Order: sequence, then C-alpha cells, then structure tokens
Amino acid sequence: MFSEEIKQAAQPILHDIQQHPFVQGIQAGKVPSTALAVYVEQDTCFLNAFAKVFAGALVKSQTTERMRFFSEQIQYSLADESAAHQILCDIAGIELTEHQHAEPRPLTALYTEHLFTAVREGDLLDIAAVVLPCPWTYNEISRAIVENAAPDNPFLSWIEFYQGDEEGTGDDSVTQLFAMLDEAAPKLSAQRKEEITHRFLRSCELEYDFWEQAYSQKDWKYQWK
Ligand SMILES: Cc1ncc(CO)c(N)n1
Repeated sequence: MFSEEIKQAAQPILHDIQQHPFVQGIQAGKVPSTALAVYVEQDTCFLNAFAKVFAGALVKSQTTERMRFFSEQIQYSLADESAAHQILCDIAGIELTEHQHAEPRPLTALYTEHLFTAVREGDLLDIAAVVLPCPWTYNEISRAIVENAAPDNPFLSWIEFYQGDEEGTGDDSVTQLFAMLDEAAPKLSAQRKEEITHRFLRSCELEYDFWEQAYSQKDWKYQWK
C-alpha cells in the first residue's frame, strides 16, 4: 500500500526524531524549561497555520463528509491542542497566554510555508501528505515513550494526548488521512506519487527541525522590533 511505502521511506527521519534530545528528554521526564517555552510559543503559531491549511482543504472538498472531517481538524487544532500546551506550560512554570502573539521563528516559517504551498498548488492529496507527519510522528513518538516512561513522568498526560487510535477503530485523523492517499493511489501516475511522497518526507524532516529549533532556541539573527 502507498501509505506503507511512504511510512517506510520516512523511517530514518522518524528514527532521528525519536533520538532527538528533546524527545529523549520527554521520555526521561526532564526537558529544559527554555526549550518547552519556545516549543509552546512556536507551536501556537504553527497550529494557527495548521488550522488555515485544514480550512484550505475544506474549500477543496467535494463531499459534506470530507468537509465535516476537515472542520473537526480545524476545531482540534485551535481548541483541543491548547490543552496539551497547558500541560507543558505547567511543567515549565510559564503562563500559556504569554505566547499567543509570538512571531514565527525561521523553522516555523519554513514549515508553515511548506504547508501553505500544498494548499496553493495542490489538491486534497497534497494537503493530506503535508499535514500527516504532524499527527503521525506524534502518535509514533508517544507510543514508543508510553511503554518506557516512569509512572511519575510529568509528561505522561501530554504523551497520552497524542497516543491516537489505540483501539484500532480507524476513526482517528491519521488513519483517515492515510486512507485518503491509499484510496487514490491506484489511479495516480508514478510522478504524482513521487510528488506526494516528497511533500510528506519534507514535512517529516521539518518535524525534526521543529524539535531542534525549540531545543537550540534558534531564532532570527536580526530582530527589527
Ligand atoms: C509542530 C507540530 N507537529 C505536530 C503536532 C501534533 O499535532 C504539533 N502540535 N506541532
């Protein structure tokens, strides 16, 4: 299946994400507050863009069912994920509201531009490909961590938030987005599949960069205000 092929192609990146000190820190129950603060600040920008990308997908949808699905994703990005941010803020001892008007840092800008390009140039398959690495890598990370985390790990409720479809009901967003790609794949040319794979892998790498940006505090070198 096409989804299996692209997940396979992403394995080296997924491996690097799981080895990243930020992610390893979550597993060990200890991440520097400075990294958590940049993460929450930048993820607020990221999720706002993510919601707009789903809005673009909603506009391009042909059925009410699809529209409903993307509308739920908008809601999830804008409302439900801030509950996950609250957990990280509590651990870091910071206020959630401090981060609501932050400027996108370089890698946030690059990642959101990559998402918007898919909306501008592509169809629903391109959009599915660019958004999938977000929930998919988080599901994979949390599954690996939850098995090894100590019971008093402060990140446990954050990790569990991203655990996804543990019962295999198939109604979670990752399953549905991969199903969208698999349904279309038999009719796609090799070149089209390559394009979609490329978009997917780029987002996977940008997921790595997003962890790294928060961990290393990377920012624009020249600030003009
Ligand atoms: C950057 C990023 N990727 C994935 C997720 C999880 O959806 C998130 N909140 N932020």
